[in-house]
Amino acid sequence: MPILEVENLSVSFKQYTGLKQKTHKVISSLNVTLEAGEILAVVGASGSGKSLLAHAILGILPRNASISGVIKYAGEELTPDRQTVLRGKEIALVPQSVNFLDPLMRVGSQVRTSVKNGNAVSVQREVFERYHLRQEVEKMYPFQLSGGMARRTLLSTAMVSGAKVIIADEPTPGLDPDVIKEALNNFREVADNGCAVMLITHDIESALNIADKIAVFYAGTTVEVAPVENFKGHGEEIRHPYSKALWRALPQNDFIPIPGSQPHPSSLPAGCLFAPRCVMATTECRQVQPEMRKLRGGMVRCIHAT
Ligand SMILES: Nc1ncnc2c1ncn2[C@@H]1O[C@H](COP(=O)(O)OP(=O)(O)OP(=O)(O)O)[C@@H](O)[C@H]1O
Ligand code: NI
Repeated sequence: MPILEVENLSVSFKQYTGLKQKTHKVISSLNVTLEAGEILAVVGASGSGKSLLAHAILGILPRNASISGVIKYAGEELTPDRQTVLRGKEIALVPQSVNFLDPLMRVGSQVRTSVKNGNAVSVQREVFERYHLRQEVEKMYPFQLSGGMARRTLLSTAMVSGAKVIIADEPTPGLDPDVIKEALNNFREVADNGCAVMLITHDIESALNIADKIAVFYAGTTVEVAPVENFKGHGEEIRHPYSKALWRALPQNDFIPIPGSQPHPSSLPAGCLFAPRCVMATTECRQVQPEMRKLRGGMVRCIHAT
């Protein structure tokens, strides 16, 4: 049984322009599962809904968001009450924004309150050493930290939490290459010890080095979930045209960008969300949004994928 299951998740925001109220669907019928011991890398363009998925799982979406669909943790529905109990303990977030640190608490204490096993002070000092944070940093307040130091503090907090699920939302930008390597190795280590890791990242290359599966997001939905081994060569084994395009646009591949851009939530097309940019699109694609279906040991949302 997967430790985390997201089934047909949709997230909408109410927005007012003058007196008119409009609802924007920013995530639609998104499906993803996470098994204990595995790293799932989530990739996709900016604005494709990656952070909102993380926030929906943690139960920290803004008040004007409404959601439908089901999120399950260990086989049981993750209700708002359960989210409050499990947050930071069994399900930990490494947030994309460093503003998640408590501005009024010394960072050493913040990390110590998350320590699950062992002596809080020594565990905090060990993890700081691992992430190259000098001992005097523990006495500092968040405003005294550089962006990189704040990020390493957030990583430390998740790593000492003993959580069964870690959701890391872009945990490494701006960090030194050796710290990035350390962090990625740590994710692999905790996963090998049974933790499930969702690694949201723009760094597809690193994701491919440590992840087991890749989920590709486009315009608020999953277009493909594939074993990492499929991402090689010219991408022949990749199922969805958008994932293929993403793969080919990498510098080490052919570096071929595709024309057009991801649609804005206020103007989503009627059928397949990728159809307007897809060379394979047919009339049917422009009419009905395809369901996620099983294909060659992965999942794809495209009627033409083989
Ligand atoms: N509070 C909000 N109100 C209205 N729309 C929002 C809100 N937060 C996010 N959105 C919209 O939801 C969509 C998905 O945002 P999200 O932050 O999940 O993207 P992302 O994939 O994490 O992008 P990035 O890679 O840039 O972090 C975007 O179109 C964004 O503008
Ligand atoms: Ni994000």
